[in-house]
Amino acid sequence: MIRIQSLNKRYGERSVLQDLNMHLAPGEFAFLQGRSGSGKSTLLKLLYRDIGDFSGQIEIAGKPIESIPKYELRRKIGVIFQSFELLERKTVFENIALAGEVVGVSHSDMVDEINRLLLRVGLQGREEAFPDQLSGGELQRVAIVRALLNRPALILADEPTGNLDSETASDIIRLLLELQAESQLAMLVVTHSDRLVAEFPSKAWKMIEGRVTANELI
Ligand SMILES: Nc1ncnc2c1ncn2[C@@H]1O[C@H](COP(=O)(O)OP(=O)(O)OP(=O)(O)O)[C@@H](O)[C@H]1O
Repeated sequence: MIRIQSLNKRYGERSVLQDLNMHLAPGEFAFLQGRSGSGKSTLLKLLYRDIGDFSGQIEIAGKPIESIPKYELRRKIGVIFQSFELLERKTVFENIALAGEVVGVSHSDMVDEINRLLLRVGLQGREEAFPDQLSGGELQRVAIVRALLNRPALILADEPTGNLDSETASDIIRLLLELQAESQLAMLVVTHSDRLVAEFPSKAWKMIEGRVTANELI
């Protein structure tokens, strides 16, 4: 699903990612661990093309990333953020529906799928709630539904538990792993937390100062 070869990324004179070689198969789950500033978000941003300008190769589903039109990438990849990135003035339903709108799906074609996903994550009946009426764990579940709406083949999650207490963080990782297994999704989850990686033994890369130093299957 993701193949990275000899990837280097610089911000001006500063080298942020150095000679990365990574492979995530379709339907595979992996953590990406590393301290603040090690380059994790930069890698994720390159993968969903929020930023560009790199050397080396990034392939998504067998195609060089630069050859994939942005709208196609948005269908293939669902992204989840630490800060949830929900719009305060829109309801849960409207926030989720935005993901369909950007790829041209009408509301009426999304209703059943949104309801199915809300039920799956335990948020049935909360469609009309606004973000300020939800807990952090609930907000992240809304963001997960939004990321799943277009039936992506890959989910990228940038520190999805960073704003949650440790029990809720475990709940969210457990949910992501269940969804990943049910839908045969490839999933790359960035975390600072050694505890979460120990709790959910999985493939885990460790990034130290822009280099991936371990690639282990536990
Ligand atoms: N737009 C930018 N311009 C210049 N330098 C940047 C830019 N974005 C990130 N950096 C630098 O690149 C390095 C890696 O940052 P990145 O955000 O990828 O780290 P991270 O591992 O995700 O950190 P955190 O866990 O705190 O989010 C840092 O030293 C950061 O200061």
